[in-house]
Amino acid sequence: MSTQSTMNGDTAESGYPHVPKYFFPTQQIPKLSCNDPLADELISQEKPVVLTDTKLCESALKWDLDYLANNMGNERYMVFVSQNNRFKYYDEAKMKQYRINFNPPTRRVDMTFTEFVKKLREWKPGDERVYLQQGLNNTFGRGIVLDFLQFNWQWLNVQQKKHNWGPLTSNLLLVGMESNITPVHYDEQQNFFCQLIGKKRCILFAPEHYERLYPHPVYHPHDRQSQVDFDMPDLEKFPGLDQLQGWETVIGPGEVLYIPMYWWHHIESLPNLGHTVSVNFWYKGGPTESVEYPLKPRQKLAIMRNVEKMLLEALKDPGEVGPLLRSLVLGRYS
Ligand SMILES: O=C(O)C(=O)[C@H]1CC[C@@H](C(=O)O)C1
Ligand SMILES: [Zn+2]
Repeated sequence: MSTQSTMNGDTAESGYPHVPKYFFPTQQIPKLSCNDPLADELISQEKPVVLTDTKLCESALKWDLDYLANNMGNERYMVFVSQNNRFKYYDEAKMKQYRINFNPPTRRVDMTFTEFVKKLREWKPGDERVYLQQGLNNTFGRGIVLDFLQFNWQWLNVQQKKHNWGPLTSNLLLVGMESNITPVHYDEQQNFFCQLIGKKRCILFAPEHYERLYPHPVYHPHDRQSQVDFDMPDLEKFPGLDQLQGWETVIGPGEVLYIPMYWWHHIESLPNLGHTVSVNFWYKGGPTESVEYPLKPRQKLAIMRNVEKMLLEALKDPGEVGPLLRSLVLGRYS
């Protein structure tokens, strides 16, 4: 395990000063031209890769705060507010489903883009932080819609077919403050993550690190999110952390990170480099043609999720799931 992070601004693997080195080792995610056959090979193997030359969102490289303010109209957009720099996702629907004492780590405030930019520009240390995370839809101004139509859909459609992905489900527009962090979690969709303004450090872990990242239970509002705090790793509670090893990269304007479905990712806007703008492309996974054994780690993850859901459906009380699984496994399958 690498040495504990020193906060005196050591240059981490990212090569940028003042970026914390975490407690786990990382390797660099390959950065390749989208025309390099190896890039396609990695995507087809569901391995992360940073793609250059895609021109995927070239029309959006001008989406700085002023341009967005002039073209986002006066709609209210989804903004998360945090008392610190972490923006851990939670499912609002699951907050109500089970009687659990859950205090959301951030609060959602819908605001106009002008109000958002004001909070972002007037921010001073000690103030709450903001992160705009809004699905692109037809309420955006004409300029944004025209830029969106000019995305490199031809390249995207070729990728979608070549890798047998399902349909595009959404594009999330992300406008964040420097040092904002999205803590480590996984999604059940394929993701082309496009960096438009500023730089983001992305740390990824393969699905098989499931046992080292201790996701919250499926019924919990933090479903799919790791219980682990990278700034204060609790090795007693989460002993698997000492085997954790990841992949990392820093992406800048025009670069596209492929985040494979079920791969864990932690994303931070680099400090001291200003606000960031990104847009992602989430695709449903494609149909499984032929099942090959042994199953892939992500297939086992999907099975574990279904077992949790089925047990909850049968037992009703989340507190009974652990005891039943212990009875099932201890001394019999362990
Ligand atoms: O695209 C994804 O899968 C995400 O997790 C996004 C949600 C917040 C975004 C960020 O850049 O901080 C990343
Ligand atoms: Zn994600």
